[in-house]
Order: sequence, then C-alpha cells, then structure tokens
Amino acid sequence: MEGEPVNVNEFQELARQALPKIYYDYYSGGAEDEYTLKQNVEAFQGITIRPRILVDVSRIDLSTTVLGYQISVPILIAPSAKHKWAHPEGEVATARAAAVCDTIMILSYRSTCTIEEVASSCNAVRFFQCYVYKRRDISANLLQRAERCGYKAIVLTVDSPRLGRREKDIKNKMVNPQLKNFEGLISTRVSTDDGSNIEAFDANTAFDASLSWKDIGWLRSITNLPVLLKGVLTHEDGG
Ligand SMILES: Cc1cc2nc3c(=O)[nH]c(=O)nc-3n(C[C@H](O)[C@H](O)[C@H](O)COP(=O)(O)O)c2cc1C
Repeated sequence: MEGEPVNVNEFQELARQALPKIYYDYYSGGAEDEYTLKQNVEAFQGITIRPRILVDVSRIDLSTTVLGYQISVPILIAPSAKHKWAHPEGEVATARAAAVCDTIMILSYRSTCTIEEVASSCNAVRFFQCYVYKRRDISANLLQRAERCGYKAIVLTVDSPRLGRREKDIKNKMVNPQLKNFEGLISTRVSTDDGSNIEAFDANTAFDASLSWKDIGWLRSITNLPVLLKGVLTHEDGG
C-alpha cells in the first residue's frame, strides 16, 4: 500500500500484514462458514443515502448523549477482546483513543489490560461489558470492581449463551490465555485436544446458559450502575 491508510479497509490490510496469522484470523474471523459476517457487510453496502439539496450544512453537529453523557458522535467503541494481541498497550491505548475522540469505550470482560489499569489510564467515560457466569461470585467481583473504578454502566451481552464455532481458531489451535481480570477467581487458560478452542472457557466453564429475564433482576441487585443489554436482535425482545 502506498502512503498512509485512508479508510478502514486499508487499515485492515495493514493489520493483515503486521499481525501473526493466528491473531489476525481471530479479529477478522466469524463463526462457521462466516455467512452472517459476509451478510452484515453486504447489508451495509445495500444502504444508500437519499440526498436532499440546498440545505444549510455549514454547521454540522453530530454530538449526542448516552445515559446523559455528552459524546461527539453517535458511535461508541464496542467491546472486543484481547487488544494486546494487536498492540502491546492493549485496551489502555483504546481508552485513550476514546477520550481523544470524545466518545465512550465499552471494556470487554476479556480485556488483556485489567479493569483497574484501563480506569487509571485516562478519563474517558467507560462502560464495562460482562456475562453472567455460572459462578455468580465471579460476575459480582467484576461488576463491583468496575463500579469502584468509576465505570458508568454495565453492558450485559445477551446474544451469546454459546459462542460461535470459529473454524479459523480451531485450525490455528488457538489457546485461550490467562486473563488478568480473572486472576484469583478462575483459570481462563484453556486448550482442548481437538485443536483450539478459544471459546472452551466460555462455553464449558463459565457462562450460565440458563440466563433469562429473571436474572437481570439479580444483576441489578448487585450493582448501582445502569444495566444495558447488548445483542437485542428482534423487536419482540426490544419491546
Ligand atoms: C475480535 C472481536 C472480539 C469481540 N469481543 C467481544 C467481547 O468480548 N464481548 C462482546 O460483548 N462482544 C464482543 N465482540 C462483538 C462486538 O462487540 C460487536 O457486537 C460485533 O463485532 C458486531 O459489530 P460489528 O458488525 O461492528 O463488528 C467482539 C467482536 C470481535 C470482532
């Protein structure tokens, strides 16, 4: 590529060149045949803008509020796991970027920097993403640490009682690393005989797949922070 990257696709190409294949595949891959991954991209390509003319656009303000927090654009940084696989500074650098862009970062429970490290790295507004674990004391520990460290909301991911079967990770024999957030709580380092698998910890050891609406009440009883649900996919569930 000549010159500086100018769009997301060019950044992705640079990442492909720079990262070990096992990590690039993790970030860019999807579940099974990656049919949904492709469909998502195609769905965005299908959206066209219907422009109206002769409208005064000399002053454009995209700022908005989320839970009362002012942000410069209606875009938040979604939680994604293991940033140190891409850069040694990991989620601490992502949090600084959120602060510079004046938006909100949602820290993944699978972060490679701890809840505390990210909190002390900058004053960006931060939310904390988590799951409900079979061992409720783990959820309680993480949530209470996030609350103590000044995170402003809990984002509960509700669309993955089981994580997808990620075939690239299986082929690459991915090993789930020990994550510092879980030290003293549970071992997250998992490798299985049949290749990978990065999701073995979540699927077999950690997530409570029986999670249902009544558990949201439990979650709200252990934190004073607002609880947001991430992954609502149908209007029936949204209503
Ligand atoms: C590499 C990677 C890691 C992710 N890790 C998490 C995670 O730890 N927790 C979570 O709730 N979502 C996670 N996600 C899902 C994203 O937050 C987001 O919902 C998903 O990528 C769909 O948004 P997109 O179409 O903009 O990629 C991850 C996504 C990717 C690509």
